[in-house]
Amino acid sequence: MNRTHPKKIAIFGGSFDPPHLGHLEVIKKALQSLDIDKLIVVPAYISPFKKGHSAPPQLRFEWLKKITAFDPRIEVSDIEIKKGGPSYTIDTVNHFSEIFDTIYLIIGADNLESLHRWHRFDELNRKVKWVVATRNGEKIPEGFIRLEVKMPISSTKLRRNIVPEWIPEPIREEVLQYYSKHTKENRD
Ligand SMILES: Nc1ncnc2c1ncn2[C@@H]1O[C@H](COP(=O)(O)OP(=O)(O)OP(=O)(O)O)[C@@H](O)[C@H]1O
Ligand SMILES: O=C(O)c1ccc[n+]([C@@H]2O[C@H](COP(=O)([O-])O)[C@@H](O)[C@H]2O)c1
Repeated sequence: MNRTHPKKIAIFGGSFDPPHLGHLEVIKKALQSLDIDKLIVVPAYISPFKKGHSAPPQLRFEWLKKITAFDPRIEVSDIEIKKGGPSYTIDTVNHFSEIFDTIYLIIGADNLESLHRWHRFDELNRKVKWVVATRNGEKIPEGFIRLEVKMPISSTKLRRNIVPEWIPEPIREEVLQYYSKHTKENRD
């Protein structure tokens, strides 16, 4: 790549089991307010502190592609799915930092309390600019870029009790069908 044109990206990782309107709002707000050339959405194979997932990785990847097709600045990466095992963000950041100069890392405010336990946190902390999306108006500590999002929606709530209006329209039917068939045996 041409190093005279520095590229800035944001990475937004998650389980996306399933993707919902809260995720889309984070993506839209990030594109509006961050100085970035590209936003890379990275579905985890397994998020390190979670026991597993309900929908298989490839399906979550396909759903994300469908709901992000509205903006060419968004890419969905299968890097963590291909690698398998626990999806450590430092590995993903190290991969993309070989290609891009500046990396913003987007997380939801609920992840703040466990951040210091993330794999190789000090290294990760040196390499990214943190961006924190509020979920319900939380205070965000200094040193983090705040994304104002007010959609208290979660995938856990959806898996327990599906609310069709919370599912992005392009995948609504598929998601409803999938979880109506599979959620009972995968309830967390
Ligand atoms: N409604 C929301 N508002 C702001 N950030 C969110 C929202 N939902 C999820 N996020 C953030 O997006 C990232 C990916 O979320 P994830 O796929 O884990 O969804 P989730 O709804 O938090 O799922 P679960 O309930 O299974 O933990 C995480 O950093 C999470 O904090
Ligand atoms: O690297 C870690 O140790 C680590 C620990 C917990 C979560 N993460 C990442 O944080 C993102 C959101 O995770 P989750 O559990 O809220 O879906 C997802 O990309 C995970 O891989 C990463």
